[in-house]
Amino acid sequence: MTTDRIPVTVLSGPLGAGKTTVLNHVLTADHGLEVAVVVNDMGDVNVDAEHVAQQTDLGGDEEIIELSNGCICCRLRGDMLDEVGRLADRREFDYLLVESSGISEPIPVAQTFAMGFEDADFDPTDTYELDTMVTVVNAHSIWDAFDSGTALTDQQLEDDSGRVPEEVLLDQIEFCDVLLLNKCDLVPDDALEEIEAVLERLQPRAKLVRTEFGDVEPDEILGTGQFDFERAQASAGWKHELQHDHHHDPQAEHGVTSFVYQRDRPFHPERIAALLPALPDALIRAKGFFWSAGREDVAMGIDKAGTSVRAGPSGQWLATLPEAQREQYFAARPGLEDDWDEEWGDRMTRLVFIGREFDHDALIDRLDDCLLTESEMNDDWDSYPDPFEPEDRRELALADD
Ligand SMILES: Nc1nc2c(ncn2[C@@H]2O[C@H](COP(=O)(O)OP(=O)(O)OP(=O)(O)O)[C@@H](O)[C@H]2O)c(=O)[nH]1
Repeated sequence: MTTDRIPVTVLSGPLGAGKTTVLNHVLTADHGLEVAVVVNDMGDVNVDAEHVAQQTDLGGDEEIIELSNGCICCRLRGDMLDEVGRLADRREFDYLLVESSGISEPIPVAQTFAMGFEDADFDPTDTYELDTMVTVVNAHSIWDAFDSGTALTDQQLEDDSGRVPEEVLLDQIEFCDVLLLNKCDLVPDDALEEIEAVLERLQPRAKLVRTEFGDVEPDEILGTGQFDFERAQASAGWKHELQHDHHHDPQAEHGVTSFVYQRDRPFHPERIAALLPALPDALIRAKGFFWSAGREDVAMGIDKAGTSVRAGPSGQWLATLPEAQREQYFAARPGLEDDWDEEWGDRMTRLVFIGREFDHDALIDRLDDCLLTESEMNDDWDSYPDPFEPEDRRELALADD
């Protein structure tokens, strides 16, 4: 270790993916480190801590602190810091492993370690250094989902912010340094290759490791030095696609493909709202923003994660800003002005689609059918029924690129 801060590895992943199994494997492996463990559980029963306690010899080298009131990222952010602060006072260990609940959003957990937490007495950045974010995914349930067109995770719980498990799973995949593809024993090799191709597309930066019963080499997840907040945040495959303008992608591996759909004419709100829930099952991810006629004030965002799809107001067009403020953005971001339309400014649609063997041209046709026709361009758009929620979150649409 290059600093005297204690390195931290965070294990995330959906319920039942195998986080505890990985943890047990690492705790019993021969790595010469004294590891402290923070296990965060959902609900009343502390299954994890019981499990770990039963399966490992807690001969004094490992300590389990369980947090039982909810998930790390929200209610327990404060508590977790108290616990890791208390542990830090003792400093009798040289590595901290955090198992985060299946419904924890990874970004707030990482933020807590990487940047501390307002209002907390203890500043974790003095003592700890976030080393590796690991996401454990369940190869078997993904295979199942591919086969049947069902959700990528069978878990039912929503997290505190009301996000569905598939959205959280996609966040966990898109924000990590190492992806452990666990339960590989339950999936045939050709299916594993396809799952890997999908994961690589969703998260090109992470190291992908196949495991069976969590049998990962400890040095794949301990002391990798891979974590970097900015890089992790920029590493989602869809951001990559949007930035690099992969409008078409001929190099499909195992049928996994993606493309960017860009148009400067608005969608008819009812037509696009009807299409979104009817997108092909083979589409695993869709992100980006679109222009819905009649909502010239706000950019609509799309977030499709597996079978779940959400669309609603998510950003502000630069065109709605006062001139002086807009100029500041132009100055800060060269190239921004290039796509500026005389009449409509930056209002446009830019969506990225990632999926398995889906027909790009058919999807493009269906999207194009949602665009306003030549004659609809002359309609009074405000007279269209608007199926999207009225709430207007004022972030800039640009935040996505
Ligand atoms: N067949 C198979 N089963 C596994 C594998 N890894 C874990 N399991 C089993 O899957 C179940 C869930 O594993 P856990 O390690 O408890 O999963 P978890 O992610 O910690 O689950 P939560 O704590 O509920 O979020 C257990 O019964 C494990 O024995 C694997 O690679 N193959």
